[in-house]
Formats: sequence, C-alpha cells, structure tokens
Amino acid sequence: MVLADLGKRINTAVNSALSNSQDDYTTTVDVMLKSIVTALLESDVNIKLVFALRNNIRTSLLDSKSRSIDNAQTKKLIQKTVFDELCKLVDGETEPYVPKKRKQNVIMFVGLQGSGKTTSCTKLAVYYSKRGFKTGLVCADTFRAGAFDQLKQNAIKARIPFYGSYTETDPVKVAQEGVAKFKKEKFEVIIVDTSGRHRQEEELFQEMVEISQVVKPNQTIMVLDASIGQAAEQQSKAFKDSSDFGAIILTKMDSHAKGGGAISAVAATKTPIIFIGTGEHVHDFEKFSPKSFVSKLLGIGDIESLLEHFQTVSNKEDTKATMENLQQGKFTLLDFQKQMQTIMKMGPLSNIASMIPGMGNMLNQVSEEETTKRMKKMVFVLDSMTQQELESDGRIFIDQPSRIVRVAKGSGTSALEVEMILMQQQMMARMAQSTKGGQRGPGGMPAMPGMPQMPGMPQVSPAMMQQAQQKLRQNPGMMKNMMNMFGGGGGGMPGMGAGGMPNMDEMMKMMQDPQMQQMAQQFGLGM
Ligand SMILES: Nc1nc2c(ncn2[C@@H]2O[C@H](COP(=O)(O)OP(=O)(O)OP(=O)(O)O)[C@@H](O)[C@H]2O)c(=O)[nH]1
Repeated sequence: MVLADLGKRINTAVNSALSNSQDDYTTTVDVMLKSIVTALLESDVNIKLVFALRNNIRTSLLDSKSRSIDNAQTKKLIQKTVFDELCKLVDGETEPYVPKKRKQNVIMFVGLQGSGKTTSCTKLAVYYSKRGFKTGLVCADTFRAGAFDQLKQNAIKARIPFYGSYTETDPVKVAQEGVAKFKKEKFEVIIVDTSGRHRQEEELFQEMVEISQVVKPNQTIMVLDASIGQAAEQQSKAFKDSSDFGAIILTKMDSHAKGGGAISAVAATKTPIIFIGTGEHVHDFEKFSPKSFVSKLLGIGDIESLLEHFQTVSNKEDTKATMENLQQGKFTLLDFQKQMQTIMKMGPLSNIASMIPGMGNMLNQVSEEETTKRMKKMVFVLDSMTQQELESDGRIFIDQPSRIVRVAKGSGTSALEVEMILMQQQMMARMAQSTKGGQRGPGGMPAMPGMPQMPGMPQVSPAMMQQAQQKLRQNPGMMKNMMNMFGGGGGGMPGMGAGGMPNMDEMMKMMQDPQMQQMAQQFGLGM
C-alpha cells in the first residue's frame, strides 16, 4: 500500500518515544518529531505541511497542561496528538456532495490521461448502483481512440447502462446528449467521463469548462494517481482553476509509491478525498475517511471500512439466501461457494487484513501468496461441483465417495483437498445448526460469543478448554493451520466472530470434537 513504509516509520518513532524513559520529556518529543519529519519528507509530503505538522504536535505536547500529567496519560497524549495531526493532513476540510435518492445527480470526472479516470467512473457507478441508485455512464472522451470502447467494456461487465458515440467528435455534444438521455429516463446518478491528455494543456482545461457548462454537474471529481509525487500539487491547482472540483479520488493506492505528493495536493486544494482506488478490479475501491486512512496507515485497523467494503462486493440476493439458510440452521456448499466468491472479490488479503484490528501483521506469519492459492483452490473445487451437490448439506459426498474423485479431477486438486473443503463446510454447517435462531453477528453471520453447545458434541470442561488453549499457545504453527483452514481468516465468513476473527472458544470446542480430531489428524493438522 502507498505510504505503508511511512506508517511503519511513524509507528516506530512513536513507540520508541513511549519506551524511552531516560531522556527528559522535551528531548523525547523532539527526537520523536525528528524521525516523523524525516519519514514524511522522504515520502514526498510537501515541506511546508511537514513543518506545520511538526509545530502543531510540538506545541500540543509541550504546553504546560500536557506536561503535568502522569506517564500513562502522556503516552495516550502522544499517540492521540500524532494521530489527530496526521488526520488533519489528509482532511479536505470541506464536506463533499452526497447524491440524493429520487434526484438527478450529475457527476463529472476530470484528470490527466492514465490517472485512472475511466476505471474510477465505473467503480463509482457500481458503488452507487449497489446502493440502489439508478446509475448511468457517459463517455465524453472523444480525444483518445478506444476510450469509448474501454468504458463500454467496463460498463457491460459491471451491468451499468452507458452512452457514447463512435462518430461524434465534439465531446461537449456527446456529454450534453448523454446526460439529457439519462435525465429523460429518470436516472439518479449520471457519471460523465471526460478526456485527459499527457500534459496539462490549455485545450484540455477549456474543454472541461465547456463540458461543465452544458452538463451542470452537481459534483466534479478530480482523479489523481497517488504515485505522481510532488507534481500532484501543481496539477490539482490547474484543474481547480478550470473545473473547480469538489472532491478527489486517489487511485493506485495499492502501489508501492511514496504517495506524499498526492496527500499534499489534498491539503493545497482543501478538497476532500472521497474514495481511494486499491487495484484494477471494479471492487478495489474504498470510501475514504481521514480517521480510517490514518488508522490503517498506523496498523490500528478499521472495521467500518471492512463492513462498508463487504456491503459493496457482496451480492444482496446471495446474502439474503444464505441468511435464510442460516436462520433455519443450514449452511450448504452453495452458501460456502457464495461466501468464498465474496471474499475473493474483496481484493488482496493484505487489503482486508489491514482493516481488521490486530490482523495487519498476521499475514506476515501466514504467507499471503500461500493463503490466496488455497482460497483459489477452494473456489475451483466448489466450481467443479454440480448444482445438486452445491445445494446439498454435503452428505451426498459421504454416501457416494466417487463424487469426490470426480470433483478433484475437475478442479485439478487431490481427493484429500476436496475432503478438506467438505470438512470446512461441515464445521460451518454445524455452527449454523447450533446458532439457529440465535444471535447474529455483523453481516448477519452467526455471532460466536455465547454460542450454544453444538449438537452431538462432547461436553467440554473448563479444564479441557484450558489445556487446549495452552496447547495452542505452545504450538503457534497449529493456529496457522487453523487460520489456513478458514482461508486466512478473511472477514465475513460464517463461523467467524466480529471483524472476521475466528472465535477462540469455538475453535477450542471444535478441536475437542473426536470426529474433527480424526479428520484433522488425517489431514496432518496436528490437533
Ligand atoms: N493498480 C491499480 N491500477 C489502476 C487503478 N485505477 C486504475 N488503474 C489502471 O490504470 C490504467 C489507466 O486507467 P484508466 O482508467 O484507463 O485511466 P484514464 O484516466 O481513464 O485514462 P484516459 O482514458 O486515457 O484518460 C489502467 O490500466 C487501469 O487498470 C488502481 O486503483 N490501482
């Protein structure tokens, strides 16, 4: 992620300040600030902003009130002051426009060529469409050959109605006609993609002014490539003068670019970032809030973004069907397949992990590549099942083991791997059975705490539980295996507790189940 290195360095600076008991308070603060300033400057953040941030933190930390408080409070104060000042750095100060239902909201995109405009237009269209807005896309880029085809392909894939022309060369005319057509058809969100050039040229800005005059956008969004560095500021100012955008989308935040230049541009134009692009896929798109961003940057996690993201990528109908099944205490292989597809749509596991408190570092222990490989295998296995098999509770495979061999062949996996997935589904089905009518967690998934005893399971005494927990602590590799069994601990899976973390007590109970133990031993999981 962009700025990931910056986050680590700031964290280190704050933590070493907190653990340093030898220096006096002023020296501790100054040493910490020196490291933070260096990290920010090396990430391309504008020098003026860096020094303003440094002075603000120093003033807050060294004023007489903060100095008189005790050690624990000082630690909290340092953490909070750094956090707040970093939030201010990415806070555009003004409130962005929010499209209203049953109104016709016209949104115009501007930005240089290659910044990710067309991709972001489609991502935003999908975002609003998923939230019940009748949404259409207009391609007003007649400058670049192939621009309309690109938007068309994206729109078809995402099932978003679109408008454009292969013959009309006047972008103003195309924009006007497209918006008029969608307005007539009572569309609620109409997104206009415009052209970009490689450089900031006079004609481009003139074109933006003219399009803006005819489509009268409720909101103009500038798309900015997070990797452009210091040039971001000048580019943003030029667009601000011509098209007075009211919001920014930062793209390519998944890259390893420094990103500080783009952050500086936000501060220079006092315009809020509303979304960030985190990949090329249509769902690699996150709503931006300064607090969430800084939380993730510092590895604190951000459940709000996770749930918001889950809502965007999950299919309402599928979720509803799974919910109904869960209400009845059922969890079929089809439910399992839908959940896997949703998790895969959420993007790289590191993206998901960074949103879960305490999970940011977890993927360092379980290799992302390995986990993604395992998850993909699970999808291949489930995709190789017949509809009858998917809609079943999984027993069909026990009754007819030849099915396992067929699925293994079809998915390019082994019979053992298929059995492994069936075992996971069985575990989840058991959980669903035991939570029938019980409490539900976020996203309607079973809430693990306070879960009733699973049917057919031996009673687990507190001593046994303690023993098992001890065993787990002594053997972290076992936990890793368990995490892998659950596809790397991705969020939203049935059987996961709040925030997608597996519930330890529940795991313990499952580990005590003789049938599960037998199967686990067979798979070499060493329970
Ligand atoms: N990794 C990554 N790639 C992205 C992201 N957003 C866009 N891209 C890629 O960046 C390239 C350019 O994106 P486009 O959407 O075509 O850019 P554009 O600004 O519309 O360009 P023009 O149509 O030429 O003006 C494409 O290969 C996209 O797939 C992102 O958030 N992350």
